[in-house]
Amino acid sequence: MELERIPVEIDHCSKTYADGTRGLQPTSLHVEPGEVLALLGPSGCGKTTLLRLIAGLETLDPGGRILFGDQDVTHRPVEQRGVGMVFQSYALFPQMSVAANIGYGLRIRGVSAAEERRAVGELVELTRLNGLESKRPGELSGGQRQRVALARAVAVRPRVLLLDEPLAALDAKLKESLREELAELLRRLHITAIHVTHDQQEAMAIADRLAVMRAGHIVQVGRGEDLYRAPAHPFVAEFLGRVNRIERSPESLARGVLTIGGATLTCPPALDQPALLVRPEDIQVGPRQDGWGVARVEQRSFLGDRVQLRLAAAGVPGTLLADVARDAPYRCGDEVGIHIDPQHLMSTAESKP
Ligand SMILES: Nc1ncnc2c1ncn2[C@@H]1O[C@H](COP(=O)(O)OP(=O)(O)OP(=O)(O)O)[C@@H](O)[C@H]1O
Repeated sequence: MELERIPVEIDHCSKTYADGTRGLQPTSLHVEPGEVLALLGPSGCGKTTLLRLIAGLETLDPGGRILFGDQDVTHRPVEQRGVGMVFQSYALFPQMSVAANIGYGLRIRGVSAAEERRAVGELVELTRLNGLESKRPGELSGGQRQRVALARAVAVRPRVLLLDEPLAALDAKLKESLREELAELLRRLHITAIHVTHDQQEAMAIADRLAVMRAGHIVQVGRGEDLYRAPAHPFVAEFLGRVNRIERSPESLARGVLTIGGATLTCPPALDQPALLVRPEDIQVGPRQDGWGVARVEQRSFLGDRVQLRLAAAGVPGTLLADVARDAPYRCGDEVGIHIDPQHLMSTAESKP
């Protein structure tokens, strides 16, 4: 199925609700043609508000603009924007068959029965729903229902696909398999898509780029891997995974080092803040050895695919979390060697874009 691929430009868009709540602070964002972009952030950060502004379900404050390609859609109602939408509940018509659900948008647009049959056949093929055409949504699995919702949303050849927490209602296991399926389907459709979620793993699995939001603002936009490895803001570091925050003494700060368990690490010059961040998987744990610090295992938690150690190390207030392989031999009370490659240390400063 040939879909139009257009860029989406959000230009200084903000939203103030009738009761005065600022749902979205002035925000600008560019989405590439054919790109899948995730709006990611905690509850209440403005993801849904931004998605609804793009859809045309809310009006924006004066001064902002939304462009689909080179067309200004700011004042167009939802039905004239050419958007396809997939919601958390899928919102399928329970009394209609799979084929009738997929063809619904075409029928209400007055497309001929022959053309509807042809388009539905193509979408059934594309979303691998063959053989299920005459079933009702209640007779389908969660994944199949999701595919019907997606097929129905793209049947009308939208220019932009909007997905609002499409996996939120599912249990963790189903979610994991469906997010891979959804990622694969979106790649195959290669349509410009904006996907709202508060689940960072879902965002990383599905989207080409992530826009991390907090309190009505976009804090950082980028590829999941870059945001995870080089967050421009401590909120991004903490939201995208677990981190240890290590406070440095004034002496260590003045010398540009970090002392951890008796070992001294030279920090990259850009890390000139009193506190630094490091991810649990970036703390190396091994036998005591020269050049490494010493830590005591305070707690050991077996997590199936790995073991999480809580470590106490001289010079580090509180404890550190470190992830080690699941067959690592360390027990509570053991003294172990620890090391952090300074390039894995992250800043607690906000870098300006
Ligand atoms: N219709 C409304 N009237 C007033 N305030 C609203 C309205 N809709 C949303 N808000 C407020 O705007 C802010 C952003 O809400 P929004 O629904 O966009 O957040 P969200 O990031 O999508 O959250 P969630 O993940 O919980 O859905 C919140 O403070 C919310 O309470």
